[in-house]
Amino acid sequence: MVASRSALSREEIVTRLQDILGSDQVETDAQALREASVDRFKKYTSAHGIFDGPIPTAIAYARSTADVAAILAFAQENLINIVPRTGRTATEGGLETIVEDSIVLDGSRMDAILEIDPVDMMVTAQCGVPLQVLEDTLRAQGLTTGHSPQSKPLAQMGGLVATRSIGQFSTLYGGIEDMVVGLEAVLPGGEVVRVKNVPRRAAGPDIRHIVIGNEGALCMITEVTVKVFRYQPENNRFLGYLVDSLPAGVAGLRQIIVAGYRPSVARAYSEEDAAQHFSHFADGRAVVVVVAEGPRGIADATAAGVEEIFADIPHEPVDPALVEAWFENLNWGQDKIDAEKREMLEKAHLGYTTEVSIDWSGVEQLFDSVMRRARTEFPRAADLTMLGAHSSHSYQTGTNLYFVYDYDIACEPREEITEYHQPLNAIVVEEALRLGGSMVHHHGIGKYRTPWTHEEHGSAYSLLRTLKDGLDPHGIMNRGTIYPLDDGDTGPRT
Ligand SMILES: Cc1cc2nc3c(=O)[nH]c(=O)nc-3n(C[C@H](O)[C@H](O)[C@H](O)COP(=O)(O)OP(=O)(O)OC[C@H]3O[C@@H](n4cnc5c(N)ncnc54)[C@H](O)[C@@H]3O)c2cc1C
Repeated sequence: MVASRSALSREEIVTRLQDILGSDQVETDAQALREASVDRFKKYTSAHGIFDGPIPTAIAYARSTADVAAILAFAQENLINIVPRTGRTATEGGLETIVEDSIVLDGSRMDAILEIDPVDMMVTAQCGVPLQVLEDTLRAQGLTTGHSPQSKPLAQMGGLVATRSIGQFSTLYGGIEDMVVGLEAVLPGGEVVRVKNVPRRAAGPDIRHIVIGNEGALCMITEVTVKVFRYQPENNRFLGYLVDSLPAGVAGLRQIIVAGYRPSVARAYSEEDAAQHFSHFADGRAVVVVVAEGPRGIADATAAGVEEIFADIPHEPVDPALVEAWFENLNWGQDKIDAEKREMLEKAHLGYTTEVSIDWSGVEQLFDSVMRRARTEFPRAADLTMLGAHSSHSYQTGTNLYFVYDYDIACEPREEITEYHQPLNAIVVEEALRLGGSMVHHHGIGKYRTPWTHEEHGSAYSLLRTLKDGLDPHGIMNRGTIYPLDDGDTGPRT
């Protein structure tokens, strides 16, 4: 818990918020506030109704950029910690209100699609537009953003940009950082900044990237403009292979990428992970799945190139219809989150993930060393019911590894995080850093990977720190997120 630095009481903060927004935009219901104090990093304890951390003072629902500016000006003036949020699918503690008397600044009511431009191929949406709504609207017009994270039904545009999210079709369309054309954000004092929409420019450093991935620790994103592409699923080609191991599958992915092919999906699953995802056909083997899309000629040529590469890799082919069916059921909406909660409570069993990235040459060593350490050093290894990994996003120079671990919980619910999740997460992060990779591929640093922020960035950390000091000199934005709390993140540094 971090003490509030504000001279205002909780009651005074609520009253002032009601003055700014109107009472109907300020939530103070006790249960709503408890639930707003955590995110999915604490999904097990919260399912048990355990909310130990500081409970926020209020949830402030902004309806406009002007509302956001007014709240941030008020918060800065009174040194109140702000936790921005939109879709609430965060997994790394970014939404945790670890500072007493925080305000949760909710952008989900800013949910207008402002402009679809089918000539200049972009769409502008407010921060609270759910990606699913945006995609459904675009697809009805034959367009798509190309962004498809598994949380698409729930995640919203502000959070998706704030976390540097990435979707299932990333090998073709890239991560959100490749999609954002321009955006609007509000700085802590209330200043509104607009990064204009242009195809490219060389007007100094790319300032979009100061905002993309800031996790609410620098500013509140209010509007985003992203590229759109033609939506032509009728040309999609689905391919699948059973292979000998995850490294063998990743070697195949590498060949696809370095040969110059850009399927939208290129994934390889370890035997353990494949058994969970593809129980109806994996048969104890590692699995590779590929989707080629785009204009028919490109989709067909990509599929032919992938087939040619896999002709030289020992494999058994998978029926394309099975791969296609798997994709249709991949995304997570509220129904799956509710079902997961019921199962956690009934069975005292759950699963978490830690995603990192690594050069191609380090994949096998990273996979082996994490598997070995988790099985031999993790004190509760006997409770693991599944430990595996997949590669789901590939680049010219390397790929991500998404470690998945499921376990039976043989401790008090309150201790689950320290007994299971944190030690396993630490093994993955430590090994990725030791082998020269990144400790986080797409979920963000949140509040739980901050012990390694310095190591992640090395000598470049001073650049990151300068952004915090310059943009949030009073330290009101989502303290403890990205930047370690003991990093002088309590106000201006001298
Ligand atoms: C089942 C499931 C599947 C997932 N799959 C993927 C996946 O495939 N790819 C992927 O990248 N991620 C995935 N995630 C993680 C999560 O969905 C993403 O991080 C997503 O981008 C968060 O968006 P959100 O709108 O829910 O943001 P929130 O959860 O509301 O917030 C996330 C973070 O961004 C900050 N934030 C939110 N809104 C703003 C704003 N307007 N301005 C500034 N900061 C803001 C918050 O303070 C917090 O730190 C998954 C999560 C779940 C639960």
